[in-house]
Amino acid sequence: MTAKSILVTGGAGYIGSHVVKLLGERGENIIILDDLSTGFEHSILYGKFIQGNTGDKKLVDRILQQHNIDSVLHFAAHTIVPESVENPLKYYENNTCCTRNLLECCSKAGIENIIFSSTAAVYGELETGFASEETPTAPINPYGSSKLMSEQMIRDLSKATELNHVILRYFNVAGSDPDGKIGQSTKNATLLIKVAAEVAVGKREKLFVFGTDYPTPDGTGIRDYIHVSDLAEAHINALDYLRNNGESTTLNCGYGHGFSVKEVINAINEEHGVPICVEEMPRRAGDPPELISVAEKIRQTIGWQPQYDDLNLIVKTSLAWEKKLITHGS
Ligand SMILES: NC(=O)c1ccc[n+]([C@@H]2O[C@H](COP(=O)([O-])OP(=O)(O)OC[C@H]3O[C@@H](n4cnc5c(N)ncnc54)[C@H](O)[C@@H]3O)[C@@H](O)[C@H]2O)c1
Ligand SMILES: O=c1ccn([C@@H]2O[C@H](COP(=O)(O)OP(=O)(O)O[C@H]3O[C@H](CO)[C@H](O)[C@H](O)[C@H]3O)[C@@H](O)[C@H]2O)c(=O)[nH]1
Repeated sequence: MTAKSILVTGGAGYIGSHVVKLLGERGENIIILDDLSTGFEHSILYGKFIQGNTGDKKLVDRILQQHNIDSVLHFAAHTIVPESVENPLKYYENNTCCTRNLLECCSKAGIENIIFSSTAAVYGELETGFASEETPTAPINPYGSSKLMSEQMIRDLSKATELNHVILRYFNVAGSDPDGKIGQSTKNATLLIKVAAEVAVGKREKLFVFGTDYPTPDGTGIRDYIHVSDLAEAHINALDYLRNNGESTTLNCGYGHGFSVKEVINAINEEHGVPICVEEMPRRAGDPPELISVAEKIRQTIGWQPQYDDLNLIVKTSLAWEKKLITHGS
């Protein structure tokens, strides 16, 4: 019997590629399934790459049959909130229907473990600004709803079969591999730290600050920014947890404290050495004032120990990656 393998869907993307790097470094057998709709083959540092879609039943069945897979890490999804508002069916198709397809194939193949990339967007608008795993879910956009539906399918399938799961609800993911080998290469990025780093290196003219009249100390939105390598490590912890027969669970992935848009800009300016150009704008539709994780459960349940809980370090690695992209002309 060959050693167990792991299927990573969306492993050519920003977060998936950081997880593949950690899996590869510890010698796991990895199969990556990615349709390259937003990912890049050059981001895959380890494993066997198969270009294809999670909605392709024949292909997924074949992959699960041919390789001795015990665990699936499911990152493949569309991820842009405003696009999901404009084109909801694209999101329900890719994020919900394709996940259903993958789950059917997993069920047929007797896959033991699945780790699913969910999002803090399942919580919607919060009264206190803090979300624990017990906070009622009430997504306010199709992206969040498409992910919540997938969560529900996974929980239901786990109850009905031998499949075990860890659902990870990511807060605001940022930064890049501290070794500088991979980072976020997403085209037309919308996330604050990525956009601010693009302004710093001259890829964009300015950063628009969406809303300065929020009920927060400096009037700008507050988020819980988590370094992508810490998030990647959480997947390794979750995998070990499931392989050691841990119970299926849902966990927030955040540090438990937040920073405002202005604090992020200050950190970028400190690291960059020159202030970036900013322009204040009205609020962006659908943005809650504050979204912070209640972050104890993940530490207690799977033993996660973050290493990069430092805003300056997060922006430093983002800037370093952006400079590398500029140097390589991408
Ligand atoms: N980036 C964040 O801040 C954030 C926050 C919360 C949750 N998430 C979730 O994390 C996961 C990864 O996000 P990311 O930021 O790395 O995005 P990304 O766009 O960089 O990665 C997604 C990857 O999936 C691939 N893909 C998309 N649909 C596919 C399909 N049907 N079949 C095969 N491959 C497909 C893309 O080509 C890409 O490589 C997503 O599920 C996303 O919803 C991300
Ligand atoms: O150019 C920008 C981009 C963002 N912001 C502000 O920066 C904060 C963070 O915004 P991001 O766009 O970086 O991230 P979001 O909080 O909107 O959402 C992200 O994190 C969520 C989880 O918290 C979900 O996972 C979602 O999918 C993902 O896009 C918000 O206050 C936003 O208004 C700006 O001022 N200017």
